[in-house]
Amino acid sequence: MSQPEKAYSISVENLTKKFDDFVAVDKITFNVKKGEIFGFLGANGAGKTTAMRMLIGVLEPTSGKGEVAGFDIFKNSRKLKKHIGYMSQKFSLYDDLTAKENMRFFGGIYGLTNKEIRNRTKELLTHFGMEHIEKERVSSLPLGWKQKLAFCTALMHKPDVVFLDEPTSGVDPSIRRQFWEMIYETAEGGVTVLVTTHNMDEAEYCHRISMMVAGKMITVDTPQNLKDKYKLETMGEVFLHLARGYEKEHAITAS
Ligand SMILES: Nc1ncnc2c1ncn2[C@@H]1O[C@H](COP(=O)(O)OP(=O)(O)OP(=O)(O)O)[C@@H](O)[C@H]1O
Repeated sequence: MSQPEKAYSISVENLTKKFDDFVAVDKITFNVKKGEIFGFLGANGAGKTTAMRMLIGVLEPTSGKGEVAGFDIFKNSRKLKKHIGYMSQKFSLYDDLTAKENMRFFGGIYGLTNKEIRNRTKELLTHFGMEHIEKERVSSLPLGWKQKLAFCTALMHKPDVVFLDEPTSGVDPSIRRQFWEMIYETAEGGVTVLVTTHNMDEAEYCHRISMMVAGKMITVDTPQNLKDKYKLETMGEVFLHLARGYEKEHAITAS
């Protein structure tokens, strides 16, 4: 399915979500280029998942605009879903199916033919060095391998943009590194990646990151620029500096 080439893979303007009077996402504005790894950083409850759910077309925005892979997230959410992959925080692969059977299942959901499913499964498992788990039941796999497999299922239909919601939460550091290598290879192939995390080490791996505090996007930049700007060593320090600064300012404004 062809679509006009757009300047950005993700384009968001003043996107807002309210739950009754509570503003979970407050007028966020940002753009993400094709093949870019864009991180959503923020503490628990900052609004990352809510923002992501609007971008994948499953949660209706209260106001504002958003376009993903050339499709309006509200008006074209059905078409949009064919062009994106999504790995949720609690992705449920089928525990009693093997790795390959899970890929076949998700390939079917994305509307691939049997031949496409066979080829794509082989291609992804080989590319990411995962052939040996092909016949393993998911229930017998360690969490990190389940997450790597879940990432593969999200790539079955060759999406333009893939959304990963805390994909390495609870995963041990060596598998986490392997997972990030998968993310890099995917982005190098031209797929845009939006990843949420509250792990500050992972922020260093993103091309650009945004920081969310209380529903607001308080900054968007490269990790290096942010560290240089505030003369700090790590993204953890940058996050604390910005979050505390925002909270202080907010308290002063509110008093
Ligand atoms: N359906 C809903 N109804 C009411 N409030 C909601 C709903 N979904 C989310 N919220 C609230 O919106 C705020 C943002 O939640 P969200 O899950 O987007 O945060 P998050 O940054 O993804 O946090 P976490 O890292 O814990 O997943 C929270 O205060 C949450 O309780």
